[in-house]
Amino acid sequence: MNKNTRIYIAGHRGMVGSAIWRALEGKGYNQLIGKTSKELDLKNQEAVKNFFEKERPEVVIDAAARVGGILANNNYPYQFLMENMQIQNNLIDTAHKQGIDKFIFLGSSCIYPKLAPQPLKEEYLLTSSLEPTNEWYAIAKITGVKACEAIRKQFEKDYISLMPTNLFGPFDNFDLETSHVLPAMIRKFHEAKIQGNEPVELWGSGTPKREFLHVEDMADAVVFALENDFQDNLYNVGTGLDLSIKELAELIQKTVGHQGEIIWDSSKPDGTPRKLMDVSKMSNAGWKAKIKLEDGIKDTYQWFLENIDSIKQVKL
Ligand SMILES: NC(=O)c1ccc[n+]([C@@H]2O[C@H](COP(=O)([O-])OP(=O)(O)OC[C@H]3O[C@@H](n4cnc5c(N)ncnc54)[C@H](OP(=O)(O)O)[C@@H]3O)[C@@H](O)[C@H]2O)c1
Ligand SMILES: C[C@@H]1O[C@H](OP(=O)(O)OP(=O)(O)OC[C@H]2O[C@@H](n3cnc4c(=O)[nH]c(N)nc43)[C@H](O)[C@@H]2O)[C@@H](O)[C@H](O)[C@@H]1O
Repeated sequence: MNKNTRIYIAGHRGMVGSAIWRALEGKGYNQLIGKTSKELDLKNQEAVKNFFEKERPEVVIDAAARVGGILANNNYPYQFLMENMQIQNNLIDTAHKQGIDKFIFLGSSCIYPKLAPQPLKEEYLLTSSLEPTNEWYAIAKITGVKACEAIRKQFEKDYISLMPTNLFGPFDNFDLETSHVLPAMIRKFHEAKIQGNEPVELWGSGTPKREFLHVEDMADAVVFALENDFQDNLYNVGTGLDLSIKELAELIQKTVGHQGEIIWDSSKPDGTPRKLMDVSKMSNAGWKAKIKLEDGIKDTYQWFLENIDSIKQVKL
């Protein structure tokens, strides 16, 4: 891809979008375009159309979405369904109508059925029921995958969907109500440590298993997808390794240096029991994750300590 290509990164200030921006800048791409949600509300179809006509992007990377952990997904089903469909519909349809040939859509591993065989292969999509806590978000993401697939099938454009596993890293959301588990644990263990090793309350039973990918690996996968033509429409992005939430808690507790008790709040949902990605399709295409979970957690805790006064806390 030419370094002067006009690349629009929707959601360029988010955890993933900002990592993609840094990765592309680092590789010498010099025509990157980004707008905050205040400058351009992607739910507004007319505003999106005007923006595309003015800025004339040649490639679109969609990292803008209403994002949150299990509780936010469960408590705000309408926002997770409707805002995500509005944002992605406006981006995908406008890009297509403006003649843009390359579009990268980011979904999530929760698009796969709750009790699908493990590891999750791309072909398991729509084979049975979804996990109820996040089916709203999952359905929105599935419509995005299908919109890109339809454009590829009907118009032969390189519109692809990458399905990341659970992501973490710098610029994550550390709000204890709306965040994902990994940043929540970093904050909870850190705050409990400085309050004299108070007990830490975590959600659910600790038995569900999850896979975690560092956001810089995710950004690297997006750059790879940008620089290569893909033959198919849907690719999982992950490490292919998972661990239980209890094991994750022990790892983060050790990294942070907390020495107190862990209490499991069984009134909070567990979510899907397991969602390990089969990453062989992406690996056969030539891409693999590089950052080890332990190293990524150390790096993220260090980032948290350095940015403690300005950490993002998304309210809903
Ligand atoms: N985090 C994960 O674990 C994870 C896992 C799998 C997939 N993903 C996918 O990765 C993508 C990025 O997620 P993330 O973790 O980076 O989320 P994030 O940090 O919350 O960033 C999302 C970005 O979307 C933008 N946005 C939201 N609503 C908007 C609107 N109406 N108009 C314009 N911009 C809007 C926000 O822009 P402003 O900052 O300007 O408001 C925000 O920066 C999403 O598609 C998500 O589904 C994330
Ligand atoms: C990647 C995203 O993952 C989300 O699912 P999901 O992995 O369960 O989302 P998380 O919120 O990361 O939770 C993962 C697991 O960690 C447990 N957990 C334990 N303590 C905590 C805590 O303090 N905070 C949080 N947040 N969890 C906690 C939680 O019950 C669940 O079993 C989906 O809802 C989204 O749609 C999306 O797909």
